[in-house]
Amino acid sequence: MNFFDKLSQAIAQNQSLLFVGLDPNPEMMPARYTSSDIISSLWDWLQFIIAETAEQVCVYKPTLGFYQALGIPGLELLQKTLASIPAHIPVILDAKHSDLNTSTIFARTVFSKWNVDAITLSPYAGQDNVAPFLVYPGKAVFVLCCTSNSAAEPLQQFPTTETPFYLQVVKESKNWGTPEQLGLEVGTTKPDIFARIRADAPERIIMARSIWAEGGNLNQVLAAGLNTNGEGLLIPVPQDMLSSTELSQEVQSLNAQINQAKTEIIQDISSCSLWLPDVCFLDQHPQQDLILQLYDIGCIIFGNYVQASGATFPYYVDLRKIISNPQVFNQVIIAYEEILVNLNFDRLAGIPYGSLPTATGLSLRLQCPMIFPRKEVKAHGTRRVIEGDFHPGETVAVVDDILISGKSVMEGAEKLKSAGLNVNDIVVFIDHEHGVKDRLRENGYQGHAVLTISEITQTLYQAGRINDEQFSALKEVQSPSD
Ligand SMILES: O=c1ccn([C@@H]2O[C@H](COP(=O)(O)O)[C@@H](O)[C@H]2O)c(=O)[nH]1
Repeated sequence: MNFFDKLSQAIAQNQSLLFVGLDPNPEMMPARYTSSDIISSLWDWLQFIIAETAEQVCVYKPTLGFYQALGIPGLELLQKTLASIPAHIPVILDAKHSDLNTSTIFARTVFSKWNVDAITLSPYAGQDNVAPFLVYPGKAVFVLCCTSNSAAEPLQQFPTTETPFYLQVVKESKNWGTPEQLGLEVGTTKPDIFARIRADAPERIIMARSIWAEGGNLNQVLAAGLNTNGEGLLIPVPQDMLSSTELSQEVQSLNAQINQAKTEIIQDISSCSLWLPDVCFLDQHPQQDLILQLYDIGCIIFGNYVQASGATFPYYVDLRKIISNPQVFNQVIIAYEEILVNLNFDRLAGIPYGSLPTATGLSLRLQCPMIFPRKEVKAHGTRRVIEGDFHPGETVAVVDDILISGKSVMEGAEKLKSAGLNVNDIVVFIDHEHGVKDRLRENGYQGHAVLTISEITQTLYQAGRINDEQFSALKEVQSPSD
């Protein structure tokens, strides 16, 4: 189960937005656990915290630094701690990882070996540091946007309080992963900071930190940080509470307080404006994450775009952008692969230029040789029509990005056939529908598509990414009234 679903289920099951830090910090350990063996004392304390809160919280958040500080026994303690967390509660490893050189190997360790559900990352190295973590399906990252540390203000509030850097982090990081993959870590006591981040990122999960300093102002933080569904905000159990012998009762009463405030906030919201939900799908598309991410990185754009045929559509799909987003690119390749593994072919062919990177990725993934028909034949050099090696009589599966009229892909296929190759199957990412697959069939090709434009439209609308006007414009293209 992916992080987002696991989190939603834990929130629903325990009726809680609370998360608890599992930090073996000897300085915070209650005196009653003191013994000659610090590791076993810390372990007893952590066990107590888990046992007392397993039915009261929706996330456990071990902080890697505290375990590392204890050396090898500390890392062993982390393993034991992770193993003792109930399976239905997601784990966010608080690592604030920021080193580009180690991100790939570290992502493998935390997600494949330690099997945590999510990790906190520092944004300073940009998307390159985040992408290696997002190639793990179902895992998530939380990007640190803001800390409550006053010494960070000259950076976080730079250049002005109107356009602070922390909001730039929010804006930028939204392009790095879907709302289901990428949340925001926000440490502050100031409700207005939550309000500004929530306004810029209505769809993201915010993990609140440091809200209890200066006495805390729970109701204001909830009002500013919850989304319009009264969700999307994770609240920390205060550190002091973790020393209490009455931990379970205290967390329970805090939880009741949050749920009460949440109910009142939802009532207030619903009496004001209506905001369409983006997560509560009754009929969730299996490629929902990918559709939203493609939209978020600008592969699906709205406006009036003239097509090669001369027709104007209210949208344009620019799949070429995926090459700059390795994690999206990887998901796209996997989606094509699911279709291609059921087909018979000797070689893959991409149609220049849009689908060449995809065909290359698939060739490497499927270990299948690739060729491509040139768009234009050069008047010098080899003057080849088809690049790459092949033998006449072989069968080629053709890969393209989107089918509108089918003209581009069929022209490419015809060039391959002129060289003695067989082309039966054409696999694209998006089918614009309007009978284009029938047109392929009439010309002797079997068309396959990962997604149809109707599925994309429906998912974007349900997620609140497109408004009524855009939805109607897309619907109009799918079934014109005249
Ligand atoms: O939204 C769009 C529309 C078209 N393309 C490019 O055009 C061809 C498909 O058009 P046909 O009419 O089927 O030839 C496709 O190869 C794309 O490169 C696009 O990218 N986005």
